[in-house]
Amino acid sequence: MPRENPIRIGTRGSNLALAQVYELRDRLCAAHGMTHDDFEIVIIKTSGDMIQDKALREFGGKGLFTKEIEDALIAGEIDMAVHSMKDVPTIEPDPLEIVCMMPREDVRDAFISLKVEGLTDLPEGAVVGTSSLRRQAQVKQLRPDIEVITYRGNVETRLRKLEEGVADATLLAVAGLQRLGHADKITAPVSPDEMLPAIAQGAIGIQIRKKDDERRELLSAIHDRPTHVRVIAERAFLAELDGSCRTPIAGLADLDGDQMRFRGQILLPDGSEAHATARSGPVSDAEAMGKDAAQELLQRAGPDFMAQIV
Ligand SMILES: NCc1[nH]cc(CCC(=O)O)c1CC(=O)O
Repeated sequence: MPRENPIRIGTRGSNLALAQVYELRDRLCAAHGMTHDDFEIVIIKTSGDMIQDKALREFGGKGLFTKEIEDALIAGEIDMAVHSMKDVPTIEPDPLEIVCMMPREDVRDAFISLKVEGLTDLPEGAVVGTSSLRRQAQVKQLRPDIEVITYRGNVETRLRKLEEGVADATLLAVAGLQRLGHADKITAPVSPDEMLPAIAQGAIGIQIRKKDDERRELLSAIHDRPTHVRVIAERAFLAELDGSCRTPIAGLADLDGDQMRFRGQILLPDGSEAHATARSGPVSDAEAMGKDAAQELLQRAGPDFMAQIV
């Protein structure tokens, strides 16, 4: 029997966003014996869905993919918001809280090409398409001879552009491709040793109104703590850099029992300069490790580096 008051889940309308919502719904159904009738999916268009290429970069980091959804949550038009944690700014609106993370998917970037097996196999002067400043910088760092072009659109569009020869290769998150059922399109996953992923890549967070104890309780049953502590370290790194830095940023925390290893990197967009560091310690120090790593990189990069990116 349909519930009178279904849980309204707010989301972007992209296929990836919807796949993430279905995963949340399935997990809640399994944990609580609920059915699809207990949920209503509310699609919300965000500015990020409307803005074009260049502008998108300039507005980066300001919650372009989350703002309108958060507003709907604050206004009580929806009860839960599902976000790719990669797209969530480090400062959260006060009435809201991300109380749940689903188990993290593969954190790596995927190299996709119809011509070669990996980045290092690309011929001199090859063209790589990506809209991510981080990926652009990392590609240029590894292969200064490669030309990077702006490349947006959904997975199908990007693959078609490869077929049309617009670019020789592209990079996308393995997580997104897997959730979309496109894992077969991956030529090779890129090791984090070669290309450190974006902060929180592959992690999905569920946000509610802070005061909503009922939904908080429901979500606690499916919360994945290991994902959460990793994201805490990575986002602490990002938060510490954010105020002073508009540069490509990468970071990844891995767990080994109750020990964590955090790696962080900042780069100039053209890949001509990069700084990386690592921390190891108990999981209880997750936040401090991320912060401390950021402080070290800010020190090491120095004012000249920072001046080049503002
Ligand atoms: N910024 C877009 C975005 N946000 C989350 C993902 C992929 C899935 C994830 O990292 O969780 C993507 C696309 C991509 O980078 O390929």
